[in-house]
Formats: sequence, C-alpha cells, structure tokens
Amino acid sequence: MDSSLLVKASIGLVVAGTIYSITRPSKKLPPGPKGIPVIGNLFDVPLDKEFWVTFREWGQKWGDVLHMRIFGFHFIILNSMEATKDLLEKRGKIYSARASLPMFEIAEYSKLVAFETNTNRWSDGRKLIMQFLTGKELPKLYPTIEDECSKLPAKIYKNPAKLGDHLEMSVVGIIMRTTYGYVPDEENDRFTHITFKLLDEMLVAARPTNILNVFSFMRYLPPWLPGNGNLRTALKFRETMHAVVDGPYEWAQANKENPEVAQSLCARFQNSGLDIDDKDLAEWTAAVQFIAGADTTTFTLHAATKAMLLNQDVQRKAQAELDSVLGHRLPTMADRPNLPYIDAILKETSRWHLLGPFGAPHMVDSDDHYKGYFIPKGAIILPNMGAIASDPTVYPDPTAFQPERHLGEEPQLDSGHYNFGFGRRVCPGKALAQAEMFLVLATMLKVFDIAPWTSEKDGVKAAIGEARAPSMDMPRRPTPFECTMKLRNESSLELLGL
Ligand code: HEM
Repeated sequence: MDSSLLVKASIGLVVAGTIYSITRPSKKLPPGPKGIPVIGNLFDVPLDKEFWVTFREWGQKWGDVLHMRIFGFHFIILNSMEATKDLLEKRGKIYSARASLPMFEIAEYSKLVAFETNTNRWSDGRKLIMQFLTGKELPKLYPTIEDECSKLPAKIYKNPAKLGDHLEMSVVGIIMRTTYGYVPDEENDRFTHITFKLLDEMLVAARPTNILNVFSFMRYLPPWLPGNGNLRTALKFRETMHAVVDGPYEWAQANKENPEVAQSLCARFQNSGLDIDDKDLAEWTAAVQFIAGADTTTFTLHAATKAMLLNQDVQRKAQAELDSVLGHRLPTMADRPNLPYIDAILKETSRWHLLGPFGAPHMVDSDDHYKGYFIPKGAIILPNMGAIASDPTVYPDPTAFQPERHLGEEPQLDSGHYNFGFGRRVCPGKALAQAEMFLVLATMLKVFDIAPWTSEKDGVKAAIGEARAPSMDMPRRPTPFECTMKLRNESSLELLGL
C-alpha cells in the first residue's frame, strides 16, 4: 500500500474527527442549580415561595433557559416569551406531547383531549372543538351566553353573599347548555356536583408525591397489596371519570327531541363530517368542555371582581364606558366592539392574576438543541408565565393594574398570547372563554358597584378566593377577598328583570 496514501488518509481522519467534535451538537444541558445525586434539585425549590418566583430568580443568575432534574425527570424552564415561542410554537411538532402520569392513565384522564399525548385521537378531538368553538360557529352560542348573563343580576341581588357561586353557575350553565342542551339546577345539580368532584380528584392524582407516579411499576401489582393505596385510589377516581363522561351524554341521548339538545355541541360532534362516527370520541370531547372550561373561566371572573374592588377608579371608568354605549339596558355580545375597556380589563386581569404560572406543561418527544444546549427527549417544558407577566421590560410598572396598557396605538403584550398556552396545544376554548367573560363582567358592572366590605354596616358580605400554598396547580383562585354588591342606582332595579 502507498504509504503517502496512508498518511493522507490518517490526516483526513484527524481533520474530519476534529471538525466533527467542534460541530457535533453538545450534550451540555441548560444551566441551573447543581442538585445532588439521585434526587436532583428537589431541595433547591423552596416550598414557602411561589415556584415561578424562584425560577425567575434563577433566570436572573443563569439566563432565560434553565434546567432542573427531580429524580429521573428533566425540566426545562423558559423564562422569556422569546424562548417559549421558539420551542413551543416554532418547534411545536416535537414540543406538543404531554407527560404521562401513571395515576392519570389508570383513572383514564389521559383519554381527555387536554391530557392525551399527541395521538390521532387527540388531534381529532381538538379538530371537533375548534370546528364548533371558533370562527363563524362561535356566534351560534351567543344566545345561550346572553340568556345566562341576563339572569345574573337578579341572582346577585337576591343573594349577594353567594356572588362567587353565581359567577360559577353562570359559567357552568353556559357550558352545560351549549354542550348538552342541559340546564343545570342552581343548587346541588347532579352532573355539576360529580364534575367538581372529578376536578378535586384530578388535583390529588397529579401530586408528584404519589408513590405510583414515581414508581409506575406499582400499577402492575395487585391493588389490595399493602402500600399500593394509590392504585386503589386511581381505580376509584376512574369511576368518577366515567360518571362524568357518561351521565350528561346519556341524558342528552334520552332527550334528543328537545330543541336545545338537538342544537348542542354534543349532537353536532356526532354529525361533524369529520372522519368520526366514534361515540367514544364525541362523548369524551363533550366532557372536556366542563373539565377544562369551568374553573378556568370562573376563577378569572373572581379575579376580575377582586381587581375591580381594589381599583375603584378602573371600575368607574368601565361603568362610564358601559353607560355611554348602552344607555339604560344590559349589554349583549353585539356591544363588544364598542366596549374595548371591558376587554382590556380582562386582558389585564389575566396578566395580574396568573391562572397557572406554568400553564399546562408540554413534553418534548425527541432530543433537541437550543441556544447551544441539549434538551433531552422526555423533558417537561415549563414556560414561566409568571416571569413573562412581571417582566418590567415588557410591562412597565408590572405590579400596577392598568387596563390602559392594552389599549392605544402601541398596546403592551396581550396576556392572551401566553395565558391560553402555546402552539399545537393552545386552548381551543379561548374565544368562547373570552366571549363569556366579557359579557358576565359587563353585565355585572352595568348593574352593580363592587364595593369594599369591612363590617355589616357596608351590606351583605361576599367572600371569594382561597388561601393556598405555593404550587404548580392550574387553575388557581385569587387569594381571599371580601366585597359587597350595591345596586348602582334606583333605576338599576329595572335591569334585574324581576
Ligand atoms: C379563562 C379561561 C381559560 C383559560 C385561561 C384557559 C387556559 C388553557 C391553557 C393554559 C391550556 C393549556 C395549553 C397548552 O398546553 O399550551 C388550555 C388547554 C385547553 N383548554 Fe383552556 N382555558 C380556558 C377556558 C377554556 C374553555 C372555556 C374551554 C372549552 C370550552 C377550554 C378547553 C381547553 C382544552 C380542551 C384544552 C386542551 C388542549 C390540548 O391539550 O390540546 N378552555 N386552556
């Protein structure tokens, strides 16, 4: 063999190797606290502080893309809108999976659009919702929204102490009527009751401290085995899940002739023209409307009420807008384009009260690289919306409640661009939620003043909100507050429809 050829070949190999080692994607994970073997960063996240605040502080030290590991799970924290959009939107194809939690699988929550990973069944479910809850179809739901909202002032007037419940039942009424054509009872409605039970159980099942969520092999052990209580719980939770999916659907089947049922989403899901005559998908997609749409919308309305209480000047400005556009009548959906301040209040509410500082986490389903860092397949992605919503370079004076920041020639970043999630997973109920929140808030402010409550002399106390420990839970109620609802003036009585 020609020795010069051997030398040339060796040099070539060395050069190629060097080039490869320089250009090879690095396996360097994004920065973050060092952690300790096996348990990783478990003790680096203080439990007495909001998690998003800790992550924002880490960001100030290490940058807007961070890594932490807890046991075998990798987490990538994104502290800026830019990084979040780059990954969850521009690379949405690989960043749209959902992590599977063993307790969610056993309880069958993973069959719901919101928790199912990116399968064909998930995308069919999404298509169904998008088809009927957006664009030209959405206004078909407006008469129901208007009807429910027109009843709200009388309910508040008769029993102001239950303001929080009235707001909740307006949202539930809109969902149950549009989804099934079913009008829920104000008190102790059977389907409403079981669905709220399910929502509570979901929070329990999602706890990372559940041993079954950490050691998934335990699902294959007999449920009666001592120490396998999580499996028994998950099997019980499955019964609630099925009651929520089957109950209202079967009621709708039995009441097909009722015109409201015939018009409902549930009926339309079955005749959608999509390639599904699959009863199973229609049934589970109908159920997710309540599961994903009730607390999210209600808690935002509770937070908007609190914002009005704390910012009386904003409330007065909103009422002045309502009076000048409406005169002496309740608002309708047709008024929305003329009431921009109400929408601005809702945008500011969603920024000011984060419903979920991390939204619903996505999972990346193949290895990736970003800004020179390695993002491992299976990592959970946590967009830190808390950091985004409080960034003074995006929102000057971020702690102030200022609807004006969303108006004018150069509005600041619309919270709707992050509060409803990202990319292929973005909330398909966004337009519906925004429409109903608009009308509920506009109706309430047209008829009532939301005033401070300090003692009985102020009137009847309405207490709303919840003391809560820092967590990753979504959605979250506002922290507790007390207010009283006063009719704005004598003629407001005429708007109650009594
Ligand atoms: C203020 C009200 C609401 C807020 C703030 C909200 C927010 C969100 C967020 C953050 C996500 C996760 C998105 C992601 O993974 O990137 C989501 C998903 C979802 N939302 Fe909403 N939502 C609201 C109301 C509603 C309503 C009224 C409905 C239905 C009628 C609904 C249906 C869904 C569904 C089905 C998903 C799962 C989407 C998927 O995983 O593909 N939401 N929502």
